[in-house]
Amino acid sequence: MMRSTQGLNAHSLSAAKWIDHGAIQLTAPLPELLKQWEQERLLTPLDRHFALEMSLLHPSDSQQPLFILLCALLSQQLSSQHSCLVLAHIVPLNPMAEQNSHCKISLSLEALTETLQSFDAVGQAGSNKPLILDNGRLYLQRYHQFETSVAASLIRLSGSVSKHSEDASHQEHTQTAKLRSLLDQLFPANLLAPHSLTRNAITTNVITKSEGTQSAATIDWQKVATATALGKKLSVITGGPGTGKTTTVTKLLLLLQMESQQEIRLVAPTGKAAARLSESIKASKARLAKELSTHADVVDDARNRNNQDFLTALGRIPEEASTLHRLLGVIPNSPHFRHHQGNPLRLDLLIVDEASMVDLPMMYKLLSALPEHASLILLGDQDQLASVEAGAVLADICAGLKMPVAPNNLAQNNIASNNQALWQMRYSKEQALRLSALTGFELTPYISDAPKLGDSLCMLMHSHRFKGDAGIGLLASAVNRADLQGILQVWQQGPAELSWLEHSMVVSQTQAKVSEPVNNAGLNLLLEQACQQYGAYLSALNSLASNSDVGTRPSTADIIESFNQYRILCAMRSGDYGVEGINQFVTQALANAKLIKPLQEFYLGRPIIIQSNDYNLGLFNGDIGLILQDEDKPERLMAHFIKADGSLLKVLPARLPSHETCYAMTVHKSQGSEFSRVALVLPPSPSLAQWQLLTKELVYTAITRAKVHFTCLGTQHVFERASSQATQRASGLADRLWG
Ligand SMILES: Nc1ncnc2c1ncn2[C@@H]1O[C@H](COP(=O)(O)OP(=O)(O)OP(=O)(O)O)[C@@H](O)[C@H]1O
Repeated sequence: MMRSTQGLNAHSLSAAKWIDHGAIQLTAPLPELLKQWEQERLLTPLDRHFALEMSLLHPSDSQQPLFILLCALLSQQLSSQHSCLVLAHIVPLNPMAEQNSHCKISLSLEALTETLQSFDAVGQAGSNKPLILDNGRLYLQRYHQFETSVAASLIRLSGSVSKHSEDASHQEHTQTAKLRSLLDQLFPANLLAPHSLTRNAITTNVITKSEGTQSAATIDWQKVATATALGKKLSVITGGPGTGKTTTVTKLLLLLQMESQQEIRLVAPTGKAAARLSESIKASKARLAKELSTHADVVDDARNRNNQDFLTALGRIPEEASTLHRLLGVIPNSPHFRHHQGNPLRLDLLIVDEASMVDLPMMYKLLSALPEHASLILLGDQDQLASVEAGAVLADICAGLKMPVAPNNLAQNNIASNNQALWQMRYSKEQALRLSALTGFELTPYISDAPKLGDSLCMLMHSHRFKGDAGIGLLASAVNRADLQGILQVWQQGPAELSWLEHSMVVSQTQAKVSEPVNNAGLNLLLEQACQQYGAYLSALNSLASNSDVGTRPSTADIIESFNQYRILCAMRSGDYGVEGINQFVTQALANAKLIKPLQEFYLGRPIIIQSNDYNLGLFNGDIGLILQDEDKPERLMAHFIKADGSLLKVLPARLPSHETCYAMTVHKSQGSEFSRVALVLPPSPSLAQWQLLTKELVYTAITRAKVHFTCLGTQHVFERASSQATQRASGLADRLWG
């Protein structure tokens, strides 16, 4: 329906006569057309087989072609990560989005809906039919169940008070005062020095009604998010990179640990993201410990006692994070997990980081396995790329907070204010008053009659990592708003944090064809950069090979760390400017610079990325490893991986599951990772199929992987068009959550 028509050749079918089947007209029998669409890559082989299998569920009457076509379209939507087929999105004159249509639907939307309802294989919500038609959306029964169940669980959790809040409810006033004082201590008012736990800062934090309402910028949303999570079984803390999600959760865990010992688990969708979460929690704990011990108050003994209690509780906060798969208990060769509704997880609080990567089926499995009494905290960035599989769960959860604002109305130079203009917190009156009492901030301006889900959400808007007026943050913010003028301004200002490399493709006059990549000056500059950046890692490696002094040798972990300073990210996999092409160019450039000797498949220094799960070895899709000398047996090369728990895993190269070289990786695979320096490669002249992958979420995700410097190899046209194209995932989840 929304697929590419690239490669479509003028086929003999276009000359054929239309055959009338009542509800649809075709230029050839449908099975032939399905084959043709598969060849033209408008359908996957799975889509075609699914449609043909489903045809068995419908009598071979005049309506059967319509039924088969809708099944093919539904499967096509699922293959494109949508959760359902929205009937109103079907283009009747060209439902398959062909160059020359071979199929037409001659029914109005109402008639199409009525016809579908009359089919035996299609049922309403709650029925046990293979296909479900619900509110203009056609679902596979399973996906309908995922969606309705996820919505019901999230609504139930957001309407329930947390165990912590339940325990405290019988002594509400004293409890509120106590919590308020603890929150004030952890979140002092001075926003310019938010970590300084000084008495002055605390007292200025108390805001009375008479002082008027603060602007959103003066509200410490980290404090509000903590107060939210203390009261609700569901809390969703979202925000861009460096907005303090981990810092907030660490303070929340600290408060929870002061009250009672809870079974807390930390998880993330990938091993890399889990390892990062672990590191961030450790770093955040260390920062907090330092602040607490250095800010002993000479005047206030009670406060010092609190600090001591904080420090003790800090020690109890768990640091280890695992993957979602590990938490749920993988059963090899089975789509099911060991933990489910009948065998729930044993925990009181589950924290899921990088929640934007969690797809709809996974969210369903996770929520099903959550015990009745437990609380759930989702952390993530709703603006990042949606999950690799169906759904955009985090974006749907946050959808109700989105403001309908034209980008041109926004201030151009401040991330915080821009993001505030895009989003608006929505609380029930009860929640706004409760949060105001706990935090001292006036939150009544955020009262809305939106559904209760709003009570569980908190969006952090101020990035502490990127300065609002510096390059990476400004560019990320402009891309996020699809603000083309803002994007141009940022590049024109030429900040030191950003480098632009223009594809210089010479178009041959005779062949009207762009030149070979080898003549692309932009690509050559990128390869120079790659040799310089990877050169630091490879030089360290080469000197290691000739250094036998254990005292001065860098450790394997140091080597892996130095590789992780830089990464090239590609928008797509195949082609000269996809992962495959760029990896070949970089390998060649590094070999020419004598930094590597790629004489055999597994050469010293080759980075690899795993492409499938191997539960026996403990390696998962997306794990990145380096081919290095085995410290125990230097004469042999082993693939080295750092696991989520920080341990080193060594694997004989011959035993590796499918993998590829990883000087360059896709933006999708980079989610959950960060690098000091990032280079994004956009194709110079994308095909129709490639344009569909080039979205603002992809560009935003690539930019925000960079901590220190971001380079883009591209053309202005491609960068701008990609930045103005938002991902649309067909789903009914946002409607179910927000009504
Ligand atoms: N209120 C604050 N004031 C000053 N610095 C802060 C504040 N909150 C967080 N930071 C700093 O910002 C940096 C990022 O914080 P943190 O890791 O908590 O953000 P995050 O949203 O979890 O980031 P990521 O998206 O990368 O996981 C840290 O160095 C932290 O010390």
